[in-house]
Amino acid sequence: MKRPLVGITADFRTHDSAPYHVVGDKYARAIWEAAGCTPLIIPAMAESQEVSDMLDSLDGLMFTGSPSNVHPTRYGRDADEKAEPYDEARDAMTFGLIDRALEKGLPSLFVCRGFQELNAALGGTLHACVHEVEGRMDHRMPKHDDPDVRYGPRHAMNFTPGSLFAGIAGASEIEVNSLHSQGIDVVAPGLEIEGHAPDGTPEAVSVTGAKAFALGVQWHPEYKALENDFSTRLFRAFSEAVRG
Ligand SMILES: N[C@@H](CCC(=O)NCCCC(=O)O)C(=O)O
Repeated sequence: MKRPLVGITADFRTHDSAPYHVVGDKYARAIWEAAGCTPLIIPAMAESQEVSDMLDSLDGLMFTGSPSNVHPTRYGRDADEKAEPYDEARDAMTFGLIDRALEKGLPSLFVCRGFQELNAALGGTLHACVHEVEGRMDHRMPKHDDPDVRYGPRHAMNFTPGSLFAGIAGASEIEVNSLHSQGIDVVAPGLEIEGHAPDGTPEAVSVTGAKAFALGVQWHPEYKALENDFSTRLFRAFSEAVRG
């Protein structure tokens, strides 16, 4: 049977002075292995109408994580070197896609940078450095060569009782990894916070009144998704939504 097609958003990066559209392997692999769908990389080319029109051929979308940050002007703040590095080509593409995907009711999963893009696109704001906010923990990636340590469990995630996330998890608390320096400051009006880190940082959201699956997480469920119970459940729920 033909697998559903899920678009995954690419970064625009320069390597050896040449530009590339790139996506981390684990995002494509999670869509293939854990959601049972075919990943299709969406280039960061907002100027191309054909790229926007790709939505008409897709069954779902995943907004990926990235080392780059959303440009502060996307959420009404001035550029700030603390918020660098930027990827404005990606911002231009993803911010356009978010509106269209939600309008169309295309099942969408927002991960890390994707989660931050969702909040900014719907009118919220971001902290440039969560670890500099009074009372917050350091959510940045552990400095370690072993990816299993970098993407290993770092803190608890408490879900709101009765929320979509609690339903998917079958539990009110799970352990998650943590590899971000930015985070939600003002929550967008169209978002429901469904999960918090122990320091109060919002890390799981749903789009209020969404026409289809529209959930975002600040952590990385795509890392070895089939080896983690919650990640397996999340991608299964996404897959079911994609399959209608
Ligand atoms: N740069 C933002 C977003 C964090 C993020 O998406 N990290 C991903 C790291 C690489 C990966 O695993 O894809 C921030 O720092 O808050």
